[in-house]
Amino acid sequence: INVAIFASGAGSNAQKLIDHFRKHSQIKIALIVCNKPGAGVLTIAQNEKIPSILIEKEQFFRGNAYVEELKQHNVDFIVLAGFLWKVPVQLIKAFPQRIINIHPALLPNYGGKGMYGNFVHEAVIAAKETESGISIHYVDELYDHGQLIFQASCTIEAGDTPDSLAQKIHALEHEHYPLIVEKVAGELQNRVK
Ligand SMILES: N[C@@H]1O[C@H](COP(=O)(O)O)[C@@H](O)[C@H]1O
Repeated sequence: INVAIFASGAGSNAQKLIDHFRKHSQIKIALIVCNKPGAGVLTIAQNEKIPSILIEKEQFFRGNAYVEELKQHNVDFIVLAGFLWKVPVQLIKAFPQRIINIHPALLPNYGGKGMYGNFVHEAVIAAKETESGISIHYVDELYDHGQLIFQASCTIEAGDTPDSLAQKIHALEHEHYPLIVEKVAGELQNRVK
C-alpha cells in the first residue's frame, strides 16, 4: 500500500508516520503533498528522500485535483496531517474510503472551517472544557466531518494554556496516528487482495 501524506505545516506527524513505516513490509510512505512553500514538512521529505509535490490552488480546486500525479506515484491511500485546504470532491471520488484526517479536538465539537492549530486549543480552553483530545476520521465533502475511526482524550488541568494543551495533543497524535494508519491501510490491503 502506497501512502501519500498531505500536510501544510511543520510535519511532526509526517515525521512520526515516516519513522513508523520506514521498515514496514506492506505500507510505504510514497509521496508528500504540500500546499505551503517553505513548510517544514518539505524539508522532512527532502531529508528522508521521499518525493514531494507542492500543489497550486487553481489545479487543486479547479483542475484535476492532482489525481493524475497521485496515480503516477501509485498512491493507494491518503493521510491528511495538518493539511489546511478542504479536499475537493474529485479527489474523494478518486479515493473512496481511502482518505483519512486527524483533528486536534474531540469532534464533532471544535471542528470546521478555521478550526485548526492553536485556534482549536484557544477555543477549548476559553470554553473551560475539562478534557480535549484527537479525532481520526474518514474525509468527506465537509471539514472535519466524515465517519469517525478513532478518538483519544487528555485532561485539561487548571494551569493549561493553548500551548501546553497543544503539547499534550501532539503527544496523543504521535502515539496513535501511525497505529491507526497501519490498521486502516492494512484493512485496505486485505480489501484489494
Ligand atoms: N490538523 C492538525 O494540524 C497539526 C499539524 O501538526 P504537524 O504534524 O504539522 O506538526 C496537528 O495538530 C493536526 O491535528
